[in-house]
Amino acid sequence: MSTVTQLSRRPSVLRMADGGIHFDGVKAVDGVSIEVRSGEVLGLIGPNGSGKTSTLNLLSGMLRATSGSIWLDDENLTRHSMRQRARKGVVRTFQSGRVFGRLTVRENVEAAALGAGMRRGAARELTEEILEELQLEGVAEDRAEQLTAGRVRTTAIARALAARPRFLLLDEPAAGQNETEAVELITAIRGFAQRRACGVLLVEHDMSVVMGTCDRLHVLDSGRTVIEGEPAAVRSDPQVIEIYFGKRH
Ligand SMILES: Nc1ncnc2c1ncn2[C@@H]1O[C@H](COP(=O)(O)OP(=O)(O)OP(=O)(O)O)[C@@H](O)[C@H]1O
Repeated sequence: MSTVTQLSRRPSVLRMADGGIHFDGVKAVDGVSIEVRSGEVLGLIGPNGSGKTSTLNLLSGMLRATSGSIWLDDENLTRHSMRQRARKGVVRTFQSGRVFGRLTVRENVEAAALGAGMRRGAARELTEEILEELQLEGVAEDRAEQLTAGRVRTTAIARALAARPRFLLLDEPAAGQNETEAVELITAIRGFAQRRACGVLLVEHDMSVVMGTCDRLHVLDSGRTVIEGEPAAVRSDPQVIEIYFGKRH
């Protein structure tokens, strides 16, 4: 592991306190308190329409909370835009994946590292690490516009990692991939995040994927928190079995 790209950071927490948002009378998120700690992967799960993406958007600044507040340690981010939060290291990725189509995968990742202020040598070194960890080496010289949708999404995540975020907010990063591929991708992200003390919030609908890859789970239903805890405890909670598994099986 490179020392150039290792970061020593003090522990940090991104949190929403009693946050809420409503759309035309629909309470998409209703008094949710949630926190992500540096170095952990927190899985945000729940049935369709339970408020997962809205919660992620409240934390990233894509949506403004109609109630409650957002904090990065002691700093109140509630009125900060998505861009201002990104400058503080709170970075969101999109399901569609945002990349430069004409650039190769390697150039895409390196551009993100350079854009985040790294020197060229360090940016190259970090790029190689990320390409290896996310298993993108085989397509490193392909232009992004030639990639499959899954590879585009992974390249977008690689770009986000290259910016060395303090907190990374991922909305179904493995959408469209099978369970094995999803677990591999999230495990790679987790390893990367742990080594760099980055906290990850992961929206993922597949319970079997989050069970083996997340440190903690936060379950939503109808915009409210059902339970938060370690995966094994959450999975055996009667309310979770009823509202989550009950609807699916
Ligand atoms: N921009 C919007 N305008 C109106 N209603 C919205 C908007 N965004 C979300 N909602 C509603 O808010 C509720 C929560 O939506 P959200 O997308 O956050 O849930 P989710 O758990 O991410 O769902 P899914 O698993 O289906 O992606 C749903 O009832 C949804 O229809």
